[in-house]
Amino acid sequence: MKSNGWCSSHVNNIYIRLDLRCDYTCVSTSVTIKTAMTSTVGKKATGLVAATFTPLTPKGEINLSEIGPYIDYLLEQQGVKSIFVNGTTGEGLSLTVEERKQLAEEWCRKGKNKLEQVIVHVGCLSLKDSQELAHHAAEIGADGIAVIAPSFFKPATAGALRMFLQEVAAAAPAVPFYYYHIPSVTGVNLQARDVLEGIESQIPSFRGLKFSGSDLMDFGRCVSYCPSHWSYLYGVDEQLLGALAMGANGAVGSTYNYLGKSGNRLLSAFEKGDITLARILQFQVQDILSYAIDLGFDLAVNKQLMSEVSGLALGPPRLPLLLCPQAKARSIAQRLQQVLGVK
Ligand SMILES: CC(=O)N[C@H](C=O)[C@@H](O)[C@H](O)[C@H](O)CO
Ligand SMILES: CC(=O)C(=O)O
Repeated sequence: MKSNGWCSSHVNNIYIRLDLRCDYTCVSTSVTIKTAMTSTVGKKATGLVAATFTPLTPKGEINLSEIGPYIDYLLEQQGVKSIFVNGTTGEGLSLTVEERKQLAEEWCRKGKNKLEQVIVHVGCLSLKDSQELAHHAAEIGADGIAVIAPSFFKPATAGALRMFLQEVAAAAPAVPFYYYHIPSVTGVNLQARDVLEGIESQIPSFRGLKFSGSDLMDFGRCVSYCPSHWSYLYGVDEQLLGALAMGANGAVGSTYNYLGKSGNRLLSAFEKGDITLARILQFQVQDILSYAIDLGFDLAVNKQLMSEVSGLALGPPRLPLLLCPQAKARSIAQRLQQVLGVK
């Protein structure tokens, strides 16, 4: 059997070899365990998940009063039923632990009985802060928690990252846990597949992965390794179709805030096998984003674009991000409306 002792040791090569051999001999045992755990920790995350922006006041304080209307907008105007809060798009790493708690609480409170899933990102540079946020997410009834790799002192190996994730997950053992892979932002260029190796024996609440990388071979290797009760959520919105072909069962991203409807159409076209339509919808997203990229596209622009499209008052980003000129966001919003054929 896999044992925690081996997983947390530094002799990863030896561990992996033993692990593979053990998997052949213990198949029936591990199937039983997985089935039992599926029923105890949460429902599976699928479909479209919007990575929410964090509403701030014009002075840069968190603006909780905009959260209720934001959730209604996603549900009613975009058909998006699940959210991922305090992540990259939510500027989670630019917020204090206290602010993140207040935000998570308000998203959960206002989303209750309305949203299918509220997943709270609890990754921090400090393990202790992450544990505190994980524990808090459990207390407020979050449907899942996710953690990115720490990016200042970076984990040297996949095993080191797994140990970090394990310690965070242990602070909220009854909450479905997701690893959030986003190497372009963290600079932690480990293969996600290596991070997943034997992870369920270290993190019994492990339920899947949010993969925001463009390496579809790594993603495919994750999908082929993962048991079916995990979620494989893809996070590079402009190439979701490629990831669906590779086995993604959902998507988490910033653009689903304002392109939720077309994201949902893409998912159902793919499900029905209408690849021609799925491709048209994907190319529309690519057109809108490449137009934005040509003008200079970053999170600040993205946030302003959402305010422009939705009419919500999301406020400025927090420094070091700089407020985007309104004309730029307006021009992207117009392109979006043209491409989607919205009047
Ligand atoms: C780097 C980044 O923020 N990635 C997001 C999700 O992880 C995506 O949703 C992108 O914002 C989106 O694909 C647009 O490039
Ligand atoms: C895109 C995403 O999932 C995030 O902003 O964290």
